Amino acid sequence: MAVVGELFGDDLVPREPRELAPGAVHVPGWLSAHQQRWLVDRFREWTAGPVPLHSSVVRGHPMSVRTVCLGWHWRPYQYTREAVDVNGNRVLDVPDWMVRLGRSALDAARGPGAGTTYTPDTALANFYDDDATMGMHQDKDERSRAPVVSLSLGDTCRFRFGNTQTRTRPYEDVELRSGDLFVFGGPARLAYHGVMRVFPGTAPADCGLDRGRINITLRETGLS
Ligand SMILES: O=C(O)CCC(=O)C(=O)O
Ligand SMILES: [Fe+2]
Repeated sequence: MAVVGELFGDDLVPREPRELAPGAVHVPGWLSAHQQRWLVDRFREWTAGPVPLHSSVVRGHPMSVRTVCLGWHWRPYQYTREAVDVNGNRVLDVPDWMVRLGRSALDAARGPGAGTTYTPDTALANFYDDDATMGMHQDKDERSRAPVVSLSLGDTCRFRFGNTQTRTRPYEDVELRSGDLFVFGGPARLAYHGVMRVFPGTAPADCGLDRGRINITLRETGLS
């Protein structure tokens, strides 16, 4: 059995890119281990920057996820340059490499050339500890309807991707693992989605994160 496990363990069966719904594409294992470690290091730099990790307060309740933003600071339901609900400091800029990363992510998910004009001007980097979740929501505080590019690092999570009309069924649960890319744009851009749970201790040893999960979403705000 041990041998079969080594040959056909979950980690070794290739997971192919898949379109869950028109505009919603999951590309498993898109980031190399080296890229994952490098992004985890950048995340640590951001959290040591002008605005620390913080829990946004949604309808009076702090989210269990803690977030640091680049480019624009997000709070429900608006973007500002300064983190007015944290310490008033201006957030770090979106680095050029992140725009290139977003473009190649779209090329990978939707085909060569799909990312040519994509210019994300904000990134929300979320940290999930063992118990953190994110309820079903739409990403709709952006004026632009350009795709959202999502990158996962560290522990695996159960991600729920639903429909544009309701928080409820139909939806599909997928596992997002360290290195996975998920893109939602086009007809799926306003689909409800959320993180049902994190699976502690599932991060690969070489991803640079011992505990917890990081998710980075790149977006175009459409603001100037
Ligand atoms: O953590 C995730 O995979 C999703 C994050 C998300 O939906 C958000 O930041 O709006
Ligand atoms: Fe979201």
